[in-house]
Amino acid sequence: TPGPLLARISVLPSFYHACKGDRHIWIWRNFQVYGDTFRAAPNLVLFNTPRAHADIYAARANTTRSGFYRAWKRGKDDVNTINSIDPLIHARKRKTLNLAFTEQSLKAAGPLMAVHVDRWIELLTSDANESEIWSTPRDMATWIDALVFDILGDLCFGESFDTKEPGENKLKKLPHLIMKQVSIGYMLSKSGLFNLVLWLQPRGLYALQERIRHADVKEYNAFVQGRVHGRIAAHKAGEKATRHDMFHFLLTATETDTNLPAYTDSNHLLAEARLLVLAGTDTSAATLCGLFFYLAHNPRVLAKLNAEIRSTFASVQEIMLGPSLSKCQYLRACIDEALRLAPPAPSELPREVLPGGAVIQGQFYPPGTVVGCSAWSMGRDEAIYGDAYTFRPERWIPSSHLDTLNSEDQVRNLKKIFHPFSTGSSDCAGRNVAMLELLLVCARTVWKTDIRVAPGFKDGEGRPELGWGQRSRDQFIVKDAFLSLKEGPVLQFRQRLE
Ligand code: HEM
Repeated sequence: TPGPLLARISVLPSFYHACKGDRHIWIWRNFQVYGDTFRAAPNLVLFNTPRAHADIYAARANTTRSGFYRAWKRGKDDVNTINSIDPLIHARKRKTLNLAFTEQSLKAAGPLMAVHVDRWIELLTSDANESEIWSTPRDMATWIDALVFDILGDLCFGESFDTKEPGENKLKKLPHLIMKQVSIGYMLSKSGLFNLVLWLQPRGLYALQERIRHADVKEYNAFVQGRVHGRIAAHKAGEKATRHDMFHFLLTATETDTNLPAYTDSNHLLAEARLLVLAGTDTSAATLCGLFFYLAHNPRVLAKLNAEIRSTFASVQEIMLGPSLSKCQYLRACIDEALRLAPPAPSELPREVLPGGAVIQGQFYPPGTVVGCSAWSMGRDEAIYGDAYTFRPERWIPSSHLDTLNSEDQVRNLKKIFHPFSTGSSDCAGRNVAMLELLLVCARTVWKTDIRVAPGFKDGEGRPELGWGQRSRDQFIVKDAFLSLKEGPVLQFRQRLE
């Protein structure tokens, strides 16, 4: 397999770019140079085609999550769905976790999210009470982190973290601290020392990690632990649940074959709850930052979205899960376009080939080989998208209008190969909740406010000096820490004249 010479014989280039935060761009550049397959490290081959994506991630693929997913394990009891890399154990855990993501829980989630979104919009425009006045510049990276973190806290534990509220709150630092941990795990996993780290973890390293953990993270852990144990105790005492949040569904989950409680070890319940916060916050937050960046930078798109939302709903309260929201196809297309250009996990989701080997894009790979596709590069494939670097939601909507001509077939084919939530047995468990959140946050904000880039603020934009792949000011540039580290956009909001 071709690739940069140093990368073929050493992990150093991959590690270097993981440390620098531009590993996704490095991968993209290599696809430009070497074509649709390259060796990114001695035991890592990356691909950039829909066919390879299916061969690696589809349910039938003979692959499983690589050891990388143990990078954030914090102790031997910290066993959850995403770090269970044995396919059978994963399947069992996933089946139980799915009980937290039913139609019923989705329905319960909507009104709960809406309260947070409305309060958030009120805060966003709190210093722009008169209709003609723009708010002070708002850094969306922090504002959205707070909104999404509060929503998840509420969905998971039945209690808002209240980080979006003004004033002191130790939990405010948490989204930032969690991402710091994610990026350290990412760098470690790409270093040549990762196997040693995995070996050392149960041999004293876990204990050391706990000792050097940031005091605020310890406080967050204690907070989550307190909530989880409190809920378990109330459940055991026979208290009736007042709210059907995700934790309620996990707590009452039973194994389908035996009808016995699914989580008998409270540590496992805690580990799963932590996974939900991790998987459900930075992903949605990064996507929303990308979405607001592209909307604010493309007034044509924003105006068209405004028209759709404001003509579909007579009041903001009407914006809720249901047929009217599903009918807003331009809204949905804007979200897909943001997921394409600003995927929250921009580099590969690493998969290891299982015994027996796997044929990927017509080529045999032996067991143990780590393989993957990068969402950042896949979404920018000019052979598939044509004007791949343009934020053009119209590409997701069939149209016979001459300006936006797009056949049903073209759209169907694009959607078939677009997997922002991954695919197969280890795809996103929370995709319906995530989509509902993106729809509600975007539609309600657009209904209630006018939005613009704060004059003079360029946060998040590409810059010529960043070099190949990051030069364009139209692109939302993030750092790659496995999940995206975002900066900006900095926007202003104005209460809409109703
Ligand atoms: C825009 C938002 C989101 C996107 C794009 C997204 C995408 C993904 C992707 C690509 C994966 C596979 C990761 C991998 O294999 O490395 C994943 C896994 C997962 N996601 Fe999401 N996600 C989002 C939001 C959420 C939310 C809101 C929740 C929960 C409330 C959630 C829960 C999960 C869980 C539990 C997994 C692990 C599933 C498993 O191991 O089987 N996600 N997500």
